[in-house]
Amino acid sequence: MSFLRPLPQALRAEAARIGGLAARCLVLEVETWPKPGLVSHVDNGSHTDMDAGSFRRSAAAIEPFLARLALAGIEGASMPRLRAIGLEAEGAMLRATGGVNTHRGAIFGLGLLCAAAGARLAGARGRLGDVVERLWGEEILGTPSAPDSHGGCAARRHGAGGARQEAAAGFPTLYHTGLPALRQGARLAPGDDEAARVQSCFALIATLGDTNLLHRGGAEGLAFAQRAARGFLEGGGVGRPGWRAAAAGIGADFVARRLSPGGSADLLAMSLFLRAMEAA
Ligand SMILES: CC(C)(COP(=O)(O)OP(=O)(O)OC[C@H]1O[C@@H](n2cnc3c(N)ncnc32)[C@H](O[C@H]2O[C@H](COP(=O)(O)OP(=O)(O)OP(=O)(O)O)[C@@H](O)[C@H]2O)[C@@H]1O)[C@@H](O)C(=O)NCCC(=O)NCCS
Ligand SMILES: Nc1ncnc2[nH]cnc12
Repeated sequence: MSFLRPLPQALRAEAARIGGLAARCLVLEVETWPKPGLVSHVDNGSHTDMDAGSFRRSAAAIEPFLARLALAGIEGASMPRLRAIGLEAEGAMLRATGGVNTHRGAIFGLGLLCAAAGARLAGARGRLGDVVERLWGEEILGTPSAPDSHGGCAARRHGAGGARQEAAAGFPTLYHTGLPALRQGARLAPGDDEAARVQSCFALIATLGDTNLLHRGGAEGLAFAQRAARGFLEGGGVGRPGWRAAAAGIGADFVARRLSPGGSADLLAMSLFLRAMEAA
């Protein structure tokens, strides 16, 4: 156990590297434009209480906790310990943003992927999503959502599985949608990584049962957002001339409806983390 036999310095350094990488993925997510309804370095989408600075401060505040989650994974931690670190991270996020929820979903999903990366250093086998599913999937599903959580309400009203179901199933949307779309975007717009991130963001919006869209727009809002994102992709995505203006136009439609696909933004950051961590 860790308190009897301290972890070698090399493993501690690796956990810090994983936390740093995860925090950089959060910053890259906010530095992606156009992302309909979402905050970026260019505009605040459908939000009035946060901007890119809130997201940068939040990412810096939670980086040490993402590293601690990787360490906990190395040490074979169970879900209650991961959850305690995750809740501490939420506290640090709220202090850094003056009480605004920027990254709760990302702390949960990316935090679990960091813990899985740690577990893999200690010998766990397979893709990071499979490690999450195998080691913690059952306990993730067994944890009830807070009665006042937006996700809990969306689940009760619309039957959406939300962040918990995505994680417990090994993040299928990352492996089937977010990561392949990053690669497709790189083929469509060679040398333009922001374009690849936009392609991935639209693919995620088109696919995910995003509880933020359900919370703000109901089933109609989710259907509208998915249809708009699919239209962009079917029109050629970031491979089509004038794609930035087209994507920004869809953003204006989201803002007019106050829609914000926050879950898809989290999954974009997680797709970037997997692109860096998983073999091709
Ligand atoms: C398990 C928790 C994540 C509990 O979450 P909750 O019960 O609320 O459930 P979900 O809505 O399912 O998920 C929470 C957040 O996850 C993102 N998300 C949404 N849909 C999905 C999806 N289909 N798959 C994956 N992830 C998804 C999303 O996060 C982003 O949105 C947040 C802003 O949300 P909110 O404040 O509600 O939205 P606004 O519209 O801005 O509000 P108003 O202005 O209108 O008031 C932001 O955080 C983004 O990250 C969902 O919100 C979890 O909270 C929990 O149990 N935590 C404890 C810690 C823990 O266990 N950690 C484990 C180890 S790290
Ligand atoms: N860029 C972003 N804008 C709004 N909500 C988010 N949740 C996570 N990233 C976000």
